[in-house]
Amino acid sequence: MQETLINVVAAVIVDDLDHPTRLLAARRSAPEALAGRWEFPGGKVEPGEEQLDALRRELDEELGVRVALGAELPGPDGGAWPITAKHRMRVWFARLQDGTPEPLEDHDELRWLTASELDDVPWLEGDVQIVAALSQLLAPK
Ligand SMILES: Nc1nc2c([nH]c(=O)n2[C@H]2C[C@H](O)[C@@H](COP(=O)(O)OP(=O)(O)OP(=O)(O)O)O2)c(=O)[nH]1
Repeated sequence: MQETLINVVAAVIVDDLDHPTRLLAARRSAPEALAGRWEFPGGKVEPGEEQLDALRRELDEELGVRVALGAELPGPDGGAWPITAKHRMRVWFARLQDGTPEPLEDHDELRWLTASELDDVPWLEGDVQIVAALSQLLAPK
């Protein structure tokens, strides 16, 4: 049931919001079941927290960056993407505003990927549909 789903927010950090050619992917280091798989930086919305506040908090904690947020990448479930049986995720484009991204928490590697490189990393299963949508949106480089 939808109301029992956990809300996750994530960012597609791109080089340019108007003309994106590459995005920042992050490799999970924990928990063990997800380690080694790639995802979009972000995390769970805490009780009482606004979604975009949660996103800014997660990006600061995980990567040490502040961002300018762009448009949402709307998913098929009322704007959200059904990523697991328990989680739904909303996704926004973002560009770096302050700080250099580093894998500070939950990740052990970051990589900028162009459209033709998106399939080079093993994404979390729920992200494959999002990556497919993004492959149409990133300009070829
Ligand atoms: N952040 C993020 N989580 C994703 C993506 N795709 C996907 O299936 N997930 C799943 C993995 C987790 O089961 C869940 C998000 O949990 P999380 O571990 O990132 O959240 P969090 O940082 O708030 O973690 P915690 O406080 O529970 O330790 O959503 C994605 O692209 N980004």
